[in-house]
Amino acid sequence: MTPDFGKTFALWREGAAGPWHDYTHHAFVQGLGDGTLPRTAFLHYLVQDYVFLVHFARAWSLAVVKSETLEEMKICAGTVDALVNHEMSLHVKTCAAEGIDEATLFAATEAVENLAYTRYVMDAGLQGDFLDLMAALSPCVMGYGEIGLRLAASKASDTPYADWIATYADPEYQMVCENVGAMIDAAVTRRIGDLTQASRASVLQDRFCMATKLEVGFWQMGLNGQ
Ligand SMILES: Cc1ncc(CN)c(N)n1
Repeated sequence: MTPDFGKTFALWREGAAGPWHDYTHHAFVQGLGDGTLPRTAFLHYLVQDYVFLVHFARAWSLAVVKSETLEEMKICAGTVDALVNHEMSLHVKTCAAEGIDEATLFAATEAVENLAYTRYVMDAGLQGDFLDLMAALSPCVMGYGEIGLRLAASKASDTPYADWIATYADPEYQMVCENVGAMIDAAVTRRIGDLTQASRASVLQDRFCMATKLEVGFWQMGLNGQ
């Protein structure tokens, strides 16, 4: 069952159906679920993902700056907190067990796929407004929520990647997805009313679609690192 992360997200997801499937059913994801993903690929991905989350937290911080209501500020600030104080713990803990310390993670050189994705998102927010930023940020947040739930429901607990799956299936992470989804719905209503009638609808859809394709590239970068 597809989780409910708001009606704007559902519309964007449907408008990017092909890339969305490529993202959420990528070979990397299948390998996490059935445990066949090579450890080297996973660690390569995880180191890059730590750096990704640093830049992603910067982009969510920009969303705090671009907020128009206190409610928006609270959700965006809460998402920054969830990223830097919770999600990144998985990366730190898993990498520490492999002898990679946090200073090494922080100093890791970014892969081009990583750089392309994070700077695309940041530019969407710098060039555009709050909604441009949300369209570019939401595939990341909600996509992992969807993947985590699906893998957790498919007896994935035998895989060596059970911790990764549990992080994104966790009710706390799911709550972040739900809160962000509800906030995006309210932000759309506040700024443009009915999204389906809005002249900016296709620009926002394109941003969502591009971010989704960049997620596919990120998984592929992980696989290529094996
Ligand atoms: C590339 C990527 N996309 C999404 C997530 C989930 N926050 C992540 N950790 N990394």
